[in-house]
Order: sequence, then C-alpha cells, then structure tokens
Amino acid sequence: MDTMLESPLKTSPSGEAEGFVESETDYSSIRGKMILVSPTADEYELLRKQLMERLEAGNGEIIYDIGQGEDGRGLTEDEYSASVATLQSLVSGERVSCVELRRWECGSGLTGQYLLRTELEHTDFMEIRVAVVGNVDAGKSTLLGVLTHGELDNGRGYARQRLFRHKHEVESGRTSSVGNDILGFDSMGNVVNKPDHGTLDWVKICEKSSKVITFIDLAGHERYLKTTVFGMTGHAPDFGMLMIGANAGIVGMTKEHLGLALALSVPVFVVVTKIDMCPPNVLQDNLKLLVRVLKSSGCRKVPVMVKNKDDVIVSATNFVSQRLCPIFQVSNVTGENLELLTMFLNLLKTRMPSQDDKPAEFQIDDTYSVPGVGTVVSGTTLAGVIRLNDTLLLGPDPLGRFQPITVKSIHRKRMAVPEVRGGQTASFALKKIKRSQIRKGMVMVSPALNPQACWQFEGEILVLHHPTTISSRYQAMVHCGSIRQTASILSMSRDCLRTGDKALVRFRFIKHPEYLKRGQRMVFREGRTKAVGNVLRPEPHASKPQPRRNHHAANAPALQQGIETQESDVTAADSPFEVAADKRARRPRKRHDKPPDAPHAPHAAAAN
Ligand SMILES: Nc1nc2c(ncn2[C@@H]2O[C@H](COP(=O)(O)OP(=O)(O)OP(=O)(O)O)[C@@H](O)[C@H]2O)c(=O)[nH]1
Repeated sequence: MDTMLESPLKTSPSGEAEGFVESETDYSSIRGKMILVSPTADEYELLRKQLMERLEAGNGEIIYDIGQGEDGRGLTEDEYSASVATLQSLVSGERVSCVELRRWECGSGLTGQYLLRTELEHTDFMEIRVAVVGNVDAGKSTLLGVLTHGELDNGRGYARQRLFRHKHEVESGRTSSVGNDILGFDSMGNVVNKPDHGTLDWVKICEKSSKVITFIDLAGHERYLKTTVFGMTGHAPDFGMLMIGANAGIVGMTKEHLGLALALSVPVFVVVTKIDMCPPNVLQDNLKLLVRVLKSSGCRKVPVMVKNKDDVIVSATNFVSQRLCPIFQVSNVTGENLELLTMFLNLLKTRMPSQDDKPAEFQIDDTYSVPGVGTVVSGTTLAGVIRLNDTLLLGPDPLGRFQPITVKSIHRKRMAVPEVRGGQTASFALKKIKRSQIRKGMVMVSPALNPQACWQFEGEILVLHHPTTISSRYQAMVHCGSIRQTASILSMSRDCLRTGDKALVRFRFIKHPEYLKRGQRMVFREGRTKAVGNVLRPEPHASKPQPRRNHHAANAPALQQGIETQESDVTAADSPFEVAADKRARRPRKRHDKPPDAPHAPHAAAAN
C-alpha cells in the first residue's frame, strides 16, 4: 500500500468480521486462529452453521481468514494445511467454491484469505452495476473492450472497435439507451467472457457466471448531461469507475463526474489509463493532483494506490466504506495492472441487499414496444422478489393512480428467468397496456405497499452551485431514482439560497405526480445550478391539484421546453453545469431529440 497515503484499512480478524452477522447462536466456543486445525465434532457443526449464516448474510460470498489471531503470529505450515483442509471440508457438498486469494507470512507463521462463493443455478447470478464515467479520450471504450473481450488494444482504437460494433448493434435496437457491457466471473473467480463473445452471447456469459459486472457505459453521452445524470441515478449503480488518461490528468468532465458520484453517495474507484505512453514525471504530477482533489474538503476521500494483490483484497473488502477510493494505474496496450483491476472487480459486492422479505418494488428506467410480445419495461428491482405472473401496481399515471398489471415474462440480461430479486435489473413483458401509457420514473410495486403518488414533497438540499440566489418559484429538474421531472420551489426554510447553503425546501412537480420515498437521494439542477439532497417527506396527493395562479406555473410548458433544449445543447468538452445556461441563451428553443444512440424497438430477448 502506498505509504504517502494514510489508510484506515484493516483486514478482518479470524474468520469473523467480513460477512459477520448478529446471530442467535453462541459462537464464542469457536473463536481463535486454532479452531480450524482440529475441531471436535460439535465445534465442526458450529463452524459449518456459522459459515452458512455468514454466506447468507454476504449474499452468497465471503472472504474467510485463516490463521489470524490476536498474537499476530499466524500458524505453522502443518496447522495452516489442516485449517485449509477443514475449511474445504466445511463447504464440500454445499455447492460453494473455495479459492485461495492470498497467503502471507505473519510473525513466525502463516496466514491466508480464501474467497468462498456460492455456485448458483445457471439462470441465477450475482449482479454488480458499475457506472463508467470520465472525460472524452480517457480510454473508457477501450478499457471496456479489453476487459470484456480479453484482447489488448494497439493504442490506435483497436479494442474499442469491437465495442463500437457492439454499440452499432445496440443502436439497431438491442439494449437500453445507456450502453451496457457485461463481464462474468465463475464461482472460482475466472473470467467467463471469451474474445468472440458479442452482444448475443450475453445469455452464455450469464449461464456460466456466478457474478456478472454490468458496466453502465456513460461514455459518448457527455453532451447529454440529462442522460449522464440519469445513468447515475436511474440505473442504481453500486459503484462508479472514474477513468482518467495518464497524460491528460483531471480535465473536462472529470471533476463533474466525480462530484456527481459524491452527491449520489456512489463509492468511486479511479482507473488511470495509458500509463504506457505517459512520461513518468507527468504521471506523478497528475497522480499528485488527483490525490489532492480526492483528499480535498469537497471529497474527503482516502485515496489508495493499488499496486499488488494485497492492496486489491484489502481495498475491495473495505470498499463499502464510501471514504475509500482505490486508484489503479493501467495500460490497455501492454496490459499492465489489468489483472489487478479484474481481480478487484471479481471481489466487489453489491451495495443493495436483496431484502427478499420486503414487498416488491421495481423502478422503470426504459420502455419498449416489441413486435409479437407487446410492451416491455426495463429497470431495477429495489426490494422484494418478483415472480412470473405476479400482479403488481403500476403507476402513477397522470392522475396519480396505480393500476394492477401482471408480469408475463421476466428477462435478466436477455435470459428468461422465473423470478428477480432486490438489487437485480430486469425487463418484464406486460399485457394489456400500451407503451405510451408508461413513462420512465414510474414504478411497479406490491399492492401491500398501498402506493401513493405525490405532486409535492419536502426535501433537504445543499446548493453546490448557483450563480446568484435561488428563491421560491425557482424551477429546475429533479433527478431521483429514475424520476426526471421539472419541479418548482414552493417554499423554503430561508428567504434565498446561495452556493453552499442548506435548506428545507418544498417542491412541486410541474407535469405529473410521482412515487417518492422518504430518504431517497435527489439531484436538483438547471444550467449552472446544481443542488443535492434527500427526500424528507413525500406529500401523498391522489388527484391533480387545481392550476396554480403564479406566472411560473402558467409558463411551465414553455420553461420545460427551454430546459429540455438546453440539456441537449451541452457540448462534450465543456463542463456540463457551467455551459448550459449560456448555450440556452444563444440557441433557438426546440424540442429535445433523443440522443443518437437511443433505443429502437428492441427484440424481446434483448430488452435488458
Ligand atoms: N497507448 C495507449 N493508448 C490507449 C490506452 N487506452 C486507450 N488508448 C487509445 O486512446 C484512444 C481513445 O480511447 P477511447 O477508448 O476511445 O476513449 P474514450 O474515453 O472511450 O473516449 P469517448 O468514447 O470518446 O468518450 C484510442 O485511440 C485508444 O486506442 C492505453 O492504455 N494506452
């Protein structure tokens, strides 16, 4: 671990900390580093029980420590081998793989860490979503091409071509508006993708994988801030991968994207590419600046340079802490350090627990009309389990109503499955409903939730930037989950808000009511203005309120149109939040067209 960086990292004590859960069983008799060496029959049973509880709590995956004790001395070779044998026997017959991650000398003895991962049915896999952000030319497409196709780049765009071919297929209608690529790992942690895997082989990848990383590729969308923010809010990424070109350093969109991830509390890791072509002094200068930005009071991150396998394991196991920011330095051309990044991806764990016992909740981020199938919606399951033929409430419609709807088929990554659970993305075919009746931001929830739509809500916001002051009646776009709608400020806990101010604010949506939940993160932005915060109190309101008499509300459609125009006008090289207002002033107002890679009607099997 790089010594210039302070680090609060710690490894877990013997077999306990990672994936450890409060349990009704008393496990105090099986503590200590010697317990695996030759346990009695009773101890063995307790160890097995504890292991299964931990696996369940860890969503089917934990890292198990061997030989770590308070004396800091590890085990002798014989004791270590006996412990490993016990661990392997504990999981044998359980469809759980046991792979050594690392083994090291500790004091005069040995210690090690093992990855235990449940082998899942071929239609099931763990799912981790990683939003890929960074400035143009940082090497995003290239890195994804190299990772998902397993072939190095030539420095002149070879690897990204594979992805562009893939993207062309995407454009011809096979996936959602935000580009996706997947990287599968089997239960032993081996990469499943093969160089010849194209988009149509997603099913093959998923069938062989225990864990699938979905890269939410926001590359190429820099011009469309709306889409970038939507990718970060509506697609519920577990993590953000911020890409930086080694010789370009922190330029253009880099800080904006980092700020967005921070605002949404998405943990970020950084990948510095092109180290093969960067003079060492430039690389060092850019890394120093990066570390300074990450440590600054605005970010308050703990940067960690990942240089070897040990750093990977320690940072992956501590990454759930939002303060940690691992930094990888890679080359897509020579392949340097790519194995560390791949190993890190293999060890990432979802931040969204499946919450099987909770009522089902699904947020819609896209809709399709598929010939022969009908209306298909794609999105993220936030909680509960949704099974084939379940009836959920879809809404809210423009009048704030929810209607019962039956799930006719479920696809995960284009693979037909019988059910989907919290934390997983999916697409559903729905019957007897037109695509035009559904919009992004709607939800499908269990009737047990008795969902209520709201026109108004109270939020707590922090103004990150505003050129002058924000006062009541100000209007801007609210992004919250997959909701994306202009809202105006009804009242505030202060007279006006300036950059850096915090306030309680009551908002009112201008077009239609939405389904909001207490505690949801939200971004409020328009042009140069950006604010972040939480939904504190949705105000349920079943029907559309009477038109308001203030002139802002009366002008709402025009304002809405203006805001949409401005968003499509932001140029790639510019900071999105800085240029939008100026552009709006210069350009004529027109209706926003979909980005060039918006989906066409996809095939049913490809909607997710
Ligand atoms: N030498 C070298 N060249 C690289 C590396 N990574 C990417 N490149 C080259 O850098 C150029 C830009 O890479 P892209 O992958 O298109 O960059 P991007 O960030 O996806 O750019 P946009 O798609 O425009 O947002 C291509 O010519 C790549 O071949 C690397 O590690 N080393």
